[in-house]
Amino acid sequence: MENNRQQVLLIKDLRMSYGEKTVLKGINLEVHKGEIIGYIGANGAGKSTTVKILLGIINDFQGEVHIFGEDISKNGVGYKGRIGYVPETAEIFDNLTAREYLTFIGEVYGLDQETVEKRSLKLMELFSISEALHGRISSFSKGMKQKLLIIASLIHNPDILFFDEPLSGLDANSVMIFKEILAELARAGKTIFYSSHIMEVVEKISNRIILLNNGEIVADGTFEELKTKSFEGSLEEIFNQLTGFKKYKEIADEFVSTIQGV
Ligand SMILES: Nc1ncnc2c1ncn2[C@@H]1O[C@H](COP(=O)(O)OP(=O)(O)OP(=O)(O)O)[C@@H](O)[C@H]1O
Repeated sequence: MENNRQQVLLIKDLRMSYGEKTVLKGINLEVHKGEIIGYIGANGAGKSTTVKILLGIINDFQGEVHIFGEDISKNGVGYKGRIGYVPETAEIFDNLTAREYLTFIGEVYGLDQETVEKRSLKLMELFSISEALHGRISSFSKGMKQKLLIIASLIHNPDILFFDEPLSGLDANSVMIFKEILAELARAGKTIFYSSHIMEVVEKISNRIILLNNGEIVADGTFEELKTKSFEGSLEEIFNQLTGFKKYKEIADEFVSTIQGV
């Protein structure tokens, strides 16, 4: 695909510290149109921090970040309208109804009322939650909230998407729909940054996997490339190997012994 080499995101020597604690130690990355990036790493590796920097939520970082050619530290707004985001924890307005929430999001992205109404209803129908359009979000199940977050992230047809554990709470049928949506979006030239701990899914959906360890990128390539380099079978095993983790059995044994008072 000729689109594939068009640069969407460029990160140069990105560093971030919270007080004394250095979380990102010089990230360099170039991402292209149509790529589905599986962005993985152990708890606390710095994945959410990276995404928050890209979204402009954190701005006291060092280094350079360009999205669609715009330097994000210049505080332009052009690129922001082309971003969609499903956060790790849903900070959505529980007191609003789904319709009110999607209308609000639509307004933020400059969509007209009629388009928002039409898309909201249609997308909720497709995710089998249209009966909840006028229901308060506080009354939604976990999966319903997640579906609403996914709809809100896509309603303005963004060009780059950041998904943080997007399958959280979705039933098996909805997971199948969502994975297919991802593939179709990538075929349509959208770029997807997919952060998750579910290795089987990352392995299947990503066409490029980036592994962050101790604030540095320690692997970057297709699943096949990573497999060749590390001589491991599954992405889970590659992850264990590259993050230097071998002790799961001992830890589990000790965990159980501790609760049993042994
Ligand atoms: N606002 C903050 N103030 C201080 N430290 C923070 C803050 N946010 C994150 N950290 C620390 O930065 C490190 C990286 O956190 P981050 O949330 O980026 O990790 P992550 O890779 O997304 O982890 P997880 O997989 O658990 O979501 C952690 O050690 C965390 O404690």
